[in-house]
Amino acid sequence: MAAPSNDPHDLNCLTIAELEAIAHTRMDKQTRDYYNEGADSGSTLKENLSAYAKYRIRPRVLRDVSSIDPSVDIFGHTNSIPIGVAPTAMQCLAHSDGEKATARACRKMGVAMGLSSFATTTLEEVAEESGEVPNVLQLYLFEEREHSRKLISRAKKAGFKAVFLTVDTPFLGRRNMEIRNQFKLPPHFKIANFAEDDSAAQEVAGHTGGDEAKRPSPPKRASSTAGYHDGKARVPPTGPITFHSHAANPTLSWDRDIAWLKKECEPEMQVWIKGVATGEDAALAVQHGVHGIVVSNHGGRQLNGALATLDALPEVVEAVAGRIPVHVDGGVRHGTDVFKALALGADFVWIGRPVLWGLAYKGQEGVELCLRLLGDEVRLCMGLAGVTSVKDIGKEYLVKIDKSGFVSKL
Ligand SMILES: Cc1cc2nc3c(=O)[nH]c(=O)nc-3n(C[C@H](O)[C@H](O)[C@H](O)COP(=O)(O)O)c2cc1C
Ligand SMILES: CCCCC(=O)C(=O)O
Repeated sequence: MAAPSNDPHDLNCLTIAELEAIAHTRMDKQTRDYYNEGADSGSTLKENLSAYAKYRIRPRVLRDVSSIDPSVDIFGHTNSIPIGVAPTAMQCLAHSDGEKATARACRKMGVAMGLSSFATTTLEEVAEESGEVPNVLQLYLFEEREHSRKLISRAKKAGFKAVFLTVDTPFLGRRNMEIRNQFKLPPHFKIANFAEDDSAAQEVAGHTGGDEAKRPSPPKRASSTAGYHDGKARVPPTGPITFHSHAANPTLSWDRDIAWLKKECEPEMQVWIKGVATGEDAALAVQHGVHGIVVSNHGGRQLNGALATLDALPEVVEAVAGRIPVHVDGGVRHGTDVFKALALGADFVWIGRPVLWGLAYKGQEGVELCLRLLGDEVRLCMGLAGVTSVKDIGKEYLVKIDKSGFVSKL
């Protein structure tokens, strides 16, 4: 394996912070606000990032780090780095090649990709671009079960390795900029995986042709604030599938839904849950036979005031006690962040917004750049900390530092 290198890939963009700044200039306001914002005041979004600064690395020396291997096995595949691309909706807003560009970049870089249920590219097209690199389908389990059943069966056929059931979205978090901008998917894009169901639903609803934005009279709960909790009696969604109308599902429950999902998915696909943030739920997840957990607060887009994911990670790792893999996402912007998450017991890390910024900057090439920057940083961090293999990264490499500067061992 190669030694770390400081050769730049793109002199305009040497860090994820620079990628964010460049991307900022390439996106229209609606897209930028939708991608970047967190729920309410955005404090959980900020804390997802700042939590990493509470830890410092304890580097070891004189260990012959001339050969470093940052790869990990995931879904029977050797992932080149301990990082995957988290599912994020509607990537065609960032670049016209959207999810296809992300899939091509993941293939080139040997990195697993999560595909959102609300992608603007079909899962079959993404699978085609991905080759041998594993794909995961992020699932919003709809109240109209039939849509989800169809999606699961298509994902199986297309060779997806797992579904990640998102469980932090019984209602949509309140995203004020999105509400103020009256966010709408422009009519030339489609929520591709449901395009067929959508036209069927439109016929049922008495509409013909056109996209969400063109419809003369939107069906019930399809407005840009549907899905937010308004305290009124709940009406299950009907009509065309938009994320405002369908993503939130407050009826999900451990006993009924996890069993149903396992029956639909196994043995071809694993069932993971994404959005666990406590030891109690992690223990329940193991009890209900899921294959893995992603510690996530949806990038701070759901419950504002929730714990930063890095702060929630230790209790989840403790509750799971090695029985199933534990992954984490949220606020990862540096190779050292990845190292810290792994040291606290995560098996793997997923990144959301940085990939969208890469897409907005240069499509496939921009996503490759994003993954290269983080991959190089992970390799360098491992070398400088005296570790040559991901499995050797443990909590002995970290200390926690409090506000007054007091340092404590973990
Ligand atoms: C624009 C955007 C769209 C997202 N769409 C989805 C989605 O469709 N399903 C889902 O489970 N998570 C979604 N997420 C959450 C990500 O999967 C991930 O949890 C989060 O982005 C990680 O935080 P980070 O952006 O700080 O890396 C989305 C996040 C963003 C920023
Ligand atoms: C919950 C709505 C679907 C997209 C999404 O997950 C997000 O914007 O965070």
